[in-house]
Amino acid sequence: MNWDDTAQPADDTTGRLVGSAADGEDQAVEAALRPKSLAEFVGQERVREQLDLVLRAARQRGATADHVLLSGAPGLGKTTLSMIIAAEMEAPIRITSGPAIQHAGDLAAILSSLQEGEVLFLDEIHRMSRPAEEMLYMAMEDFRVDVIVGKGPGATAIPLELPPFTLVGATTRAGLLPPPLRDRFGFTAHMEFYEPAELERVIHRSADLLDVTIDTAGAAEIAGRSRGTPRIANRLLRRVRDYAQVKADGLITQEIAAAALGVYEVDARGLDRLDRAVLEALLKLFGGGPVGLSTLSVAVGEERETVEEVAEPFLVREGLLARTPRGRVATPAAWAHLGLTAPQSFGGGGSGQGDLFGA
Ligand SMILES: Nc1ncnc2c1ncn2[C@@H]1O[C@H](COP(=O)(O)OP(=O)(O)OP(=O)(O)O)[C@@H](O)[C@H]1O
Ligand SMILES: [Mg+2]
Repeated sequence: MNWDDTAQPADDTTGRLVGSAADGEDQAVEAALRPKSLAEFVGQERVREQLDLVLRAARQRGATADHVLLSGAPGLGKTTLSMIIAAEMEAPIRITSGPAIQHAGDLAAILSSLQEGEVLFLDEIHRMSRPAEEMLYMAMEDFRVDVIVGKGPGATAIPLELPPFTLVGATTRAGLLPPPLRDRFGFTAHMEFYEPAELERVIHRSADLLDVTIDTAGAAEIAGRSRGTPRIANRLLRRVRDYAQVKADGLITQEIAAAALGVYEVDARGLDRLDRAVLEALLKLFGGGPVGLSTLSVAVGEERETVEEVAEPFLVREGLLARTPRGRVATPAAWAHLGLTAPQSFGGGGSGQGDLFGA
């Protein structure tokens, strides 16, 4: 499963149980559930191995680690990894984000107050302002910034030496980073969606921390509905825990997990009500497509943007829906998932015979 940099982030309308962005409750519990070391960090084997080498080598040399770029969809563990990098280097960490840095001066103030070896975590680095970005180039490469004093023709640039530091940048959209910025990172970690077995381990680990009892089948049931995303797995676990506590004796089994998530309308594959409404309209009203986005949106009673940015990315990723120049098309897997049979004349939706409906 690859994270596609050009895709829209599967970002979310608030309150969506399978939304990948953090909501208020997530933020409150995430600190408690964050792995604190690379060894504790589940999955992402390749990234872990590479990062382990980078950090170990820097430690052996007694040097500050190279700058690291973390790219991947929301909820896959970028913030968590940034904190792990600092912990593994036994270095303090300073946390800020692209949108918080409006002016180059904001960045200069942060950079000039860093201690030697400190980790600067710059979240949403693709949303930094242009002048700040240019200041960052020099800071990353030469550990120096030019502070501009005065205005107009009398303005002078005073060079300021910085202590060596490690910049950890995070982005959901690596494709949006200007190449000069991307090139200044010594190591880029592309985080991918997690396999179900990895999510099961995340769930067992979180259950232990939350003092919840869950059996193997229960964890597997939640993992299968978590859209490859640890944040969603943790969130679903909390909802299933509520259900197990109120309706049963607290133990989470496969039946309990399935029943609980049924209440929340998250189906066996992690689709929620909106996702299913889009698929159902595509199959039942338009025979599997192709159908234009606007028409599909009207049929579902949602805004175009909601269908395109909230529902579709996951449906495409799951191979249930395809975007074609002539419109949206359901795949054979979509028919199977909703338990419907594709009409003969549409050959499962992709045979290009959808002209009847226009695109
Ligand atoms: N590999 C992992 N092992 C265990 N838990 C994880 C892992 N990755 C993420 N998590 C958990 O998932 C939650 C979300 O992770 P995190 O906040 O690091 O995501 P993120 O990539 O920074 O998301 P965003 O793009 O929204 O900032 C955290 O509670 C964290 O504990
Ligand atoms: Mg984050």
